[in-house]
Amino acid sequence: MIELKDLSYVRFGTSNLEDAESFATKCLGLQVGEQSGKALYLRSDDRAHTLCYFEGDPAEQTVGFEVDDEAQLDAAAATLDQLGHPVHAGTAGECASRKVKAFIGFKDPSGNHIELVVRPERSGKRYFGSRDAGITGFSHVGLFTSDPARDERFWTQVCNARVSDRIGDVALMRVNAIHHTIALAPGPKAGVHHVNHQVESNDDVLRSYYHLSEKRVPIVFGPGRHPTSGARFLYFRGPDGMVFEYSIGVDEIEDEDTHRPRQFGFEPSSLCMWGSKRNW
Ligand SMILES: O=C/C=C/C(C(=O)O)=C(/O)C(=O)O
Ligand SMILES: [Fe+2]
Repeated sequence: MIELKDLSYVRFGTSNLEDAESFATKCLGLQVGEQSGKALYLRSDDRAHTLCYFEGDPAEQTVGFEVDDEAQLDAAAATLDQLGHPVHAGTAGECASRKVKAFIGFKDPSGNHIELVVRPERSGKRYFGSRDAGITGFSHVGLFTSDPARDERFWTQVCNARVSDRIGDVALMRVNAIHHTIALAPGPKAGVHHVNHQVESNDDVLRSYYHLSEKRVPIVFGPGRHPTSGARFLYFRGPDGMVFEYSIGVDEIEDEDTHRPRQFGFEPSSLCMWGSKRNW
């Protein structure tokens, strides 16, 4: 079993690093941790980075998850190899560019680029957002899936994810107490469906709604409230069409042993209990 501890980062290729920086700082509210050559490292919490934009093809999208140590990484590599997923061990240069001690890369059954990392760098400097978006941290990703049932099996049987709730056949899965760290979203091709940052309060969600609207950032869902995690949310589009989400109040699963996933119908009221309609 591959024991995922936490989400670590997302890495996105972009054709316009300057635009990506402008969005990340003026709209999303992240902090530039480092700009080195053709890569921009952005912070959202006490880690050295949780989002990296690099000059490249926007179709290059990778999600990194932290595992405990190098022994776990070796065991994960052996498991994946045995299951027929080709595994790439990060070179020293690639580890440096991810600010981790070691990592392996592979593709999940839908073809999503996943990295498992050991010892991602933290920073002694407090995260200080470039605008007051109220961000408290990087929290979850949506991943496109071409077969939700198959991918749920991969994440829950090969890895340690547990299903917190389902909307239709779509699973919201946790790897720790937080309601979900991975959300599967049916789609025609692999890639990241959305990137979530938590914010401090409901006020932050609504403040950002006005801030982003004024900046003509396309709002694609919300303000609203998910009946699944209970979170109040706002989704909006960033560079290369990527969707970002702010949310506040995601449930925690109190008892691992007794929690049973709830089944929601695949209908608008399962996505937002206030009546907001998803527009992407
Ligand atoms: O559209 C449903 C989304 C549900 C949630 C949630 O319960 O918080 C998400 O954030 C998500 O799927 O990303
Ligand atoms: Fe989400």
